[in-house]
Amino acid sequence: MLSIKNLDVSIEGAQILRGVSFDLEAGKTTVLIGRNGAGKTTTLRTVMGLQTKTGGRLMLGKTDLDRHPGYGRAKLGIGYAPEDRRLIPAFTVEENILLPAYATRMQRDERQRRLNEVYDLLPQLKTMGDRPGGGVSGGQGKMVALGRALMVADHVLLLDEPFQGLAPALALEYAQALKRLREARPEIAFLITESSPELLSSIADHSLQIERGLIEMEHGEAA
Ligand SMILES: Nc1ncnc2c1ncn2[C@@H]1O[C@H](COP(=O)(O)OP(=O)(O)OP(=O)(O)O)[C@@H](O)[C@H]1O
Repeated sequence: MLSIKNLDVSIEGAQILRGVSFDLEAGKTTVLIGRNGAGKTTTLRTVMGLQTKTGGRLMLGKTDLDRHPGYGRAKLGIGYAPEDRRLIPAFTVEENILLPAYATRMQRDERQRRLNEVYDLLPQLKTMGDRPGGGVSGGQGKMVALGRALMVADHVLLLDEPFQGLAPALALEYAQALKRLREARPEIAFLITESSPELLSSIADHSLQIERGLIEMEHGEAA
């Protein structure tokens, strides 16, 4: 599905990613574990084309992502929920969820169909749809960012530290939402980053460890 091959990234002369390689498969959840600064966010941002790579190859099936900069990648069916959520405070929650649909110039019917699907899978979003993006808690914002990513995630869903800073009740809600999502959308390949392996051990099909920009360990099928 998504193949990351020998990915190198340098930022301001410092090498941040060193030959990162792994594949994501449809219906599987890959967890990328690493401490702060290990390179998790940089990996996801590079897949989305928000960070320039200095080497390596990114393929979605037979499509070379180099030919699809910026929002072209969302249009190819890659959804991304950044760690810091990045909601637009003055837009409503629903408008925030719809942003990638507007950015990719999705047809109105399709936009509505997908929004309904997001609300079916994440019903808590429907109840806050009219609230301003700036008026939801950090944890609720993570759920909004998940819904927004889901609007375009036909093939791949990238979630950057979704459990970071979530209160226990919201973390449970988020984990249940992920479970529903994985069941309802078996065609999606999931990549979730975390700093602590325990949080995601029960949902990981594969786990990878990243340390100073290098993939250190690779585990097969998790128990
Ligand atoms: N725009 C930037 N300018 C300079 N250094 C950067 C930039 N973005 C990332 N880095 C550096 O790259 C390294 C990897 O950062 P990255 O955000 O990918 O780590 P991470 O594993 O996601 O950690 P975190 O949990 O802290 O987000 C860090 O040392 C960070 O300081």
